[in-house]
Amino acid sequence: MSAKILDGKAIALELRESIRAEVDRQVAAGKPRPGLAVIMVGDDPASAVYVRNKKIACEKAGFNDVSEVLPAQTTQQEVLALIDKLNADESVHGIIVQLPVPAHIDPEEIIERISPCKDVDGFHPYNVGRLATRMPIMAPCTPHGVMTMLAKTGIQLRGLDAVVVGASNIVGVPQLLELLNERATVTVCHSATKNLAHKVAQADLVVVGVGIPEMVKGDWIKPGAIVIDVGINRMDDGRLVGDVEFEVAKEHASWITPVPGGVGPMTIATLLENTMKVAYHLDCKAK
Ligand SMILES: Nc1nc2c(c(=O)[nH]1)N[C@@H](CN(C=O)c1ccc(C(=O)N[C@@H](CCC(=O)O)C(=O)O)cc1)CN2
Repeated sequence: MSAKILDGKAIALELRESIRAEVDRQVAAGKPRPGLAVIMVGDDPASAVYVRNKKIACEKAGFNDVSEVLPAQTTQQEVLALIDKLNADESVHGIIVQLPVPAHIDPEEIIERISPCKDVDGFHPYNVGRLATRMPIMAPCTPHGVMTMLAKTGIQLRGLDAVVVGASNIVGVPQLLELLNERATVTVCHSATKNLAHKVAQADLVVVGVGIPEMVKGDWIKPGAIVIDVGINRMDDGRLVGDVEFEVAKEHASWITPVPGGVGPMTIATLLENTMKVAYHLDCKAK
């Protein structure tokens, strides 16, 4: 068997085009353009690529991009003051802080300072709590993008045995909640998990986000399983490699995401989707 490719680049493009069409409709009806502020502190090279791509995506979707790149020595208080300013600015609908931040910055305090109503990353404890109690408003972009991709397969998630490898706040934990809300049976594996290969081999759906190149071996994959690789690892020779051994896994899986061109582009498209939701469709009451 050779798996069908879940083409995140194509699905993201389709989503971004539909967002652009909606923005054009709303602006023609007198509504403002969605405004997105991406705050980046420091000069992490990978983050710089993602922030630049977010900026380009904003422009193409007809959003106002009000991003700020701050020097690495920016203090916690300065970042908090910028967030306060953006929270109060009615033309700004979404605010995110690009992760990782430099070591002297406390990301939890920063994330909690963003108004839950503008938290288009879905990382604020209010939004995580809403997702966990099956009342989602703003879901984290990568796991929600994965759900959009899974919907494209037409496969029912209800009752599937899903294994999520990695328990981060950005990917693993919200992915667990998203899949649970669709009535999959979900196991979350992490660095203390025993017999990982055995657990992966039981899964109808495997989502991997650990940041270790090809950690999940292709021959662990159950025949016919769906494989979603969230990992993006840049190798010394410049190649991008996922967390799954793609060439072998694709011979076992029914569907598989490539790296690059899989989940990554969906993260940015979903960020635009969340921001547009705040701009036009959300009546947020959170304080
Ligand atoms: N505040 C946030 N920080 C981070 C998030 C996040 O969702 N919010 N996720 C990641 C980085 N990320 C978005 O910020 C991201 C990663 C990868 C891609 C992407 O399109 N990747 C391409 C390859 C790009 C390349 O050449 O390197 C692909 O997979 O095809 C988009 C966004 C951590 N930080």
